[in-house]
Amino acid sequence: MTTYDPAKDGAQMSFDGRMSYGDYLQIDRILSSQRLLTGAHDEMLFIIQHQTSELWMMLALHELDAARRAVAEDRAREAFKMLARISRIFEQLNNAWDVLRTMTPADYTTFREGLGQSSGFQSWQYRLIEYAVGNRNLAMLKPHAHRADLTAKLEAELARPSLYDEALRHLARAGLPVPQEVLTRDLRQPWVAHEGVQAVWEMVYREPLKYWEAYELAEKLVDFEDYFRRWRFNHVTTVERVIGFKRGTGGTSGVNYLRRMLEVELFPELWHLRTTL
Ligand code: HEM
Ligand SMILES: N[C@@H](CC(=O)c1ccccc1NC=O)C(=O)O
Repeated sequence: MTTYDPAKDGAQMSFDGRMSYGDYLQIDRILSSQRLLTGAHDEMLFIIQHQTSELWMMLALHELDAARRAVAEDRAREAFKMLARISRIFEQLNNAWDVLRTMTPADYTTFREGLGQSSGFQSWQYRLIEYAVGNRNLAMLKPHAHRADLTAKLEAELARPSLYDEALRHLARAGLPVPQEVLTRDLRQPWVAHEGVQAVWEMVYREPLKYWEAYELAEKLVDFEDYFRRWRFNHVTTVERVIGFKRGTGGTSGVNYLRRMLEVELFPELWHLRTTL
């Protein structure tokens, strides 16, 4: 049997002056962005884990933006596909913890000092996701004060209605009795659970067939928050497994800080209505 020659099958073999796979995807740039600061074997894992997470977050932000625009323009059904994709992205991020979990505390201590005071706490894309879905804590702007470009991005996000704000505006336009004060709220503030909003979602959940689109939107939001909570949980569990209760490089109490973040509710009324329904 002769060796298979793809060229004979028509495969393009010459990329002199032609756009190749690597050209299109900027592979050289991605694969030369791993700057290992220590000689530690596991530092490569640590860097790639974070870089891939940031790429998935970039896609999540892209989808969030389009989903929010669709809801704002009363094309909610178009947003469903994007919201489903965002949940899948978080599922992907959740599964990625399995790779990082293979790093033991002994492995991590070989390069932890090299990280200085850098921490995921300073991930502006993560903070942008939180702001976009409504978890707006202004204190989280501070680690970005030295970067005018990033501060501008985060500030611009705080000036916009969050995905949840847009969902409620959409319900109001559909004739549901969303309280006026909710529609005119100070957008820079974190969302606070509101009885009137819960009452509106209860109407939707009591008659799903009548309010099918709103019902589906609500379930897509709950789905997203479900996956997001799992990410937080996987993170805090991995952190406890690797550094125990040591203080974080970012300066927080570490596991205790992250446990506190587990209590954050993005869309509180959608969870609370389950008890009252
Ligand atoms: C061994 C692995 C990891 C450890 C020990 C760890 C540890 C910590 C700690 C202690 C904090 C609290 C802030 C601080 O004081 O530093 C934190 C925050 C954070 N980490 Fe990690 N982390 C790990 C992996 C990751 C990965 C893979 C990501 C993915 C991007 C990530 C993203 C974040 C984010 C976004 C925050 C801020 C969370 C918030 O403010 O709610 N971390 N991490
Ligand atoms: N906060 C971590 C360090 C850490 O995990 C980290 C450091 C630099 C870049 C990303 C990180 N990931 C998540 O916080 C620690 O205290 O060990």
